[in-house]
Amino acid sequence: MSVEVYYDDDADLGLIQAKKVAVIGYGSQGHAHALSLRDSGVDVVIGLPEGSKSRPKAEEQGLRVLTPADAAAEADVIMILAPDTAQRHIYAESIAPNLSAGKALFFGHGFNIRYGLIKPPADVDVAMVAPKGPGHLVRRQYVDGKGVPCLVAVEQDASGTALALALSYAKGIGGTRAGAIKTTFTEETETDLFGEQAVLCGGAAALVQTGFEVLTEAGYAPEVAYFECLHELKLIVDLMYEGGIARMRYSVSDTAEYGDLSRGPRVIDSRVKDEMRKILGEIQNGEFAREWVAEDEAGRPNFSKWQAEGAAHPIEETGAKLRGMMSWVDRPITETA
Ligand SMILES: NC(=O)C1=CN([C@@H]2O[C@H](COP(=O)(O)OP(=O)(O)OC[C@H]3O[C@@H](n4cnc5c(N)ncnc54)[C@H](OP(=O)(O)O)[C@@H]3O)[C@@H](O)[C@H]2O)C=CC1
Ligand SMILES: CC[C@](O)(C(C)=O)C(=O)O
Ligand SMILES: [Mg+2]
Ligand SMILES: [Mg+2]
Repeated sequence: MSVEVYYDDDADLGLIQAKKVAVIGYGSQGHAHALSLRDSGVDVVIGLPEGSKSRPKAEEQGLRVLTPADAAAEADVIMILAPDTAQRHIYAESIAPNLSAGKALFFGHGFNIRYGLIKPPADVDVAMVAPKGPGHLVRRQYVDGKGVPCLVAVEQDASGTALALALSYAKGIGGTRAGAIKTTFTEETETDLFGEQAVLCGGAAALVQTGFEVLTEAGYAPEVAYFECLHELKLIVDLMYEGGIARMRYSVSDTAEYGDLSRGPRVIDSRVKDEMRKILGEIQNGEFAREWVAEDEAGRPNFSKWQAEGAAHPIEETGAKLRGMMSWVDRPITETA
């Protein structure tokens, strides 16, 4: 099945420049969208509760900050970039009362629409601009004249121009420099959750930690294990990013390539693939979403415990010491948030 990919020439920046945009939340994605839209000539207002610790960061950048309700009331386009578990409460309390006909409700991820946690009225546009990368790098790439690819989707097209508006917004944050793929809220939500759980965050972190444990438990120096299993992973993935797995295999030794081809499938074997399928099933049938919402409502007991265990893993102490000797590695992820 072929997809439609849109680039800068396919998007009219004038559409979003003609609107007032409220960005609700000023975290990883919020600061990136707000600052890049502002730099693209868009009228942006930030929505944050009184007392939010993000308020000074946004104000330092010269952005106007209102409460979420006041920002939503002023805006034509309301982009919700607060945590997924907070969005339905923000929507009910601050956005729904200010969502009049003709406005547009935008998302950076489809979780709340896909799982029916937010149900907007039929007379507004509902669309998504979801960057395929961490917000701090969305901003860094925009500033560097590059861009992070985006997924765009339209759930409701009350105006008849929702896709054009979403593409215009994507252009304002640099997304159409790299390519914006048209998809659905369902495809974005399910693939994004799968990617972060099985490959990008969950899979990669567990692979690195387990490799480090195997080497150190066998008596090798933690510093050697850190460089081998974590630091060098970035350099290897850089080659994949630049030229695919083929370029990585071209650059490594033939000894490494033979080990990759003969041993890799033993590490990521059919049991791992079956587990990945199970994880995808839990995303598709809503089990993961129900679990995460319940965990959040219970005060995140497991999340906090696992976060603390991760922070206490010996790889973190070894890494902090070694990164301290490489001044170019531990740079602030952006200058502003
Ligand atoms: N992180 C990423 O790179 C990516 C995220 N996304 C999606 O983007 C959305 C935002 O995620 P992310 O940027 O990680 O979020 P963050 O956790 O970084 O957002 C935190 C921001 O939301 C604010 N906030 C918290 N509660 C409220 C509230 N009740 N009302 C208004 N603002 C509030 C916080 O304020 P305070 O400082 O006061 O706590 C802070 O400014 C999610 O839908 C996520 O799935 C999509 C692609 C990648
Ligand atoms: C990979 C994690 C992510 O989906 C992202 C940065 O794209 C997220 O939700 O943060
Ligand atoms: Mg993602
Ligand atoms: Mg995600």
